[in-house]
Formats: sequence, structure tokens, C-alpha cells
Amino acid sequence: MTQIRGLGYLRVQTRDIARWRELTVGALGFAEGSGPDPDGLYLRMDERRARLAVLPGDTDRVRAVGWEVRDQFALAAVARDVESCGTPVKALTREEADEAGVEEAITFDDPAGVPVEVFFGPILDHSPVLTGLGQDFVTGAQGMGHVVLPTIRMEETVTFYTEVLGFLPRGAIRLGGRDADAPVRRVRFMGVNQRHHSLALCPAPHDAEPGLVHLMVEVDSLDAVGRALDNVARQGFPLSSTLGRHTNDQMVSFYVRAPGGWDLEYGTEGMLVDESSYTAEEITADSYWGHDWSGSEPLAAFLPPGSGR
Ligand SMILES: Cc1ccc(O)c(O)c1CC[C@@H]1C(=O)CC[C@]2(C)C(=O)CC[C@@H]12
Ligand SMILES: [Fe+2]
Repeated sequence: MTQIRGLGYLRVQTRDIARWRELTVGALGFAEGSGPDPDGLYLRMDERRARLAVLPGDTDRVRAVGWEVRDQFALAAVARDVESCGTPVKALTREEADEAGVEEAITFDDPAGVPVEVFFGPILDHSPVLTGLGQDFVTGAQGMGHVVLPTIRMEETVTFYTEVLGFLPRGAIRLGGRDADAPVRRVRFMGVNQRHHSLALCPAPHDAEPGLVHLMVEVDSLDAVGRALDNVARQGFPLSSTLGRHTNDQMVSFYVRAPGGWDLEYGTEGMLVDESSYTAEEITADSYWGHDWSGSEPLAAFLPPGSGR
């Protein structure tokens, strides 16, 4: 059994905080909170101080994917497991933990080089969450949403998340069809709670910033998804994928390209997994309808090495 209860937070850095604010607060209806860096953008989805922290930087990249455990005992167990597979683990200093908005956390890199934090004791902000579209974000026991991470070491990375951190396989989709001699490659979905996937790993040909494919957040209203879609179009943000419904988690969502070259997926109506009967399945289409990716620029990690950026 995994100790991890859900995706707790995501911290990224960007060269363009102002445009990030327009997208997240202006178009997608995140509530703006506050945090230790006066130049940072702290985005609230619920009673947590910040689920998504966007900090100023000279490149665009992921700073930490934060996974939540129940308490200090669970955190100690995770630290033991990660260390005993040979991955160096550090504890955040009191100051770093305070900046992250948690009581205590450990940090290590996953086999793809993504900076991971595992934490307990999120610091709450009890002031009302003033979202911009009248929506509530679906968090709680399902965590803040899901992340999709690129990896140039697919096998190792899958083994790390499943066998060391205890993520449960939640199915897969083949990439590149069922063709000929090319080795089979799959995107693999993994969960830790009733959300269908809190993590997906996507095989990538090479390492590139930002180190993230997308972050999905879920809201409780289709109207909010529609209004967000209108807003991103009006404000000139590129749509990576049109609206559609996924076959595995049943989510109705669209994807918008964020400044920094990765996507935010904004969805509703995600299904709940019943672990007493669930088995991992391979889907053969990403969506029942919609999700047209044809207008999108590929992410840097999926381009051949040396082609720009
Ligand atoms: C298939 C699927 C189901 C539920 C999701 O939340 C979800 O993000 C996806 C992934 C969609 C899509 C894919 O399957 C092929 C590879 C894609 C295009 C990417 O490179 C990013 C999104 C991926
Ligand atoms: Fe997704």
C-alpha cells in the first residue's frame, strides 16, 4: 500500500509571471493567494495556502512536484523506501518547508530527473476561496489533480513510482499505433486515490525543460470549463487540444499552452475509481469525441534533439 494520498502541490518557475497570472487568474478562475516571494504567483484552489506556486526564474521549468502523505510517520516510511533503493534523499530545511507551505518535506529526484517533494502538514488559509468562474475545484481526497511527466528512462521511472513509491497502475495507451518493428511505447497512468490518475509517464526521446507535459485541474461545473475555454480564446492563449471526453477517466477537458511550453488541462466530470473491482486496462483511443491536437506545437521534450530551444 502506498503512503501517498494525492498530488499536493506543484511549484514551477517562469520568465513571464504576468502572463501566467492572466492565464490562471484571468482566464481559468484560480483564486490568487499570497506567499513568501512578493514576486511569486500563488494560486489557490481550496483551503490550502497555494496548490500551484509560480515563481520568477530565468527559464521555464518545474521546481517541485509535491506528493502528500498523512503524517510524519508516513513521511519517514517513504524516506526509508526511497533511500533504500539508492536515491539520495534530503529533508527540506524549516525555512524551505515554510516556503513550500508545509510542516515537513523531503526532496529527491525521480529517475527522469524531476524534482520530487513528499510532505505532510499543509498550511491552510481559512479565508474564502474567491474563484473567478463561480466554480469549485475538485480536490480533497482526490488531491489537486494530475501531472504528466516526460521521461527518457521510461522503464526505470515506472518502476520507481510503482515499486518504490507504491503508485497503482491505472492502465495505459500505446503511442504511435500498432506498427511493425518499432518497439511498443506506452503512456502509463498511475493513481493513489479515487482519481483515475494522479500521475502519467510519457516516454520522451530526450531531456528538455520544462520537465512537465501537463497539469490537470478539475472543476465541478461544465459551464466553468466552457467559460474558461471562451476566456483563453479571447485572451489569445494557444489551445493545444480542443474540448473532448477522455476514454479512461471520462474527463471532459481542454488543454491550453501555458507560457513556458507546457499545457494546463482544465476538466470536469472525472470518474471515481472503485479499487475493489478496478483492473488496469489499455485504451485504444484517448477520447470518445473531441481532443483534436492537430493545431498544437509539440513540446520541446518530444522534438528531436537540437531542433531549436
Ligand atoms: C489519453 C489521456 C487520458 C486522460 C488524460 O488526462 C490524458 O492527459 C491523456 C493523454 C492525452 C495524450 C495522449 O494520450 C498522447 C500523448 C499526448 C498527446 C501528449 O503528449 C500529452 C497528452 C497526451
Ligand atoms: Fe491529462
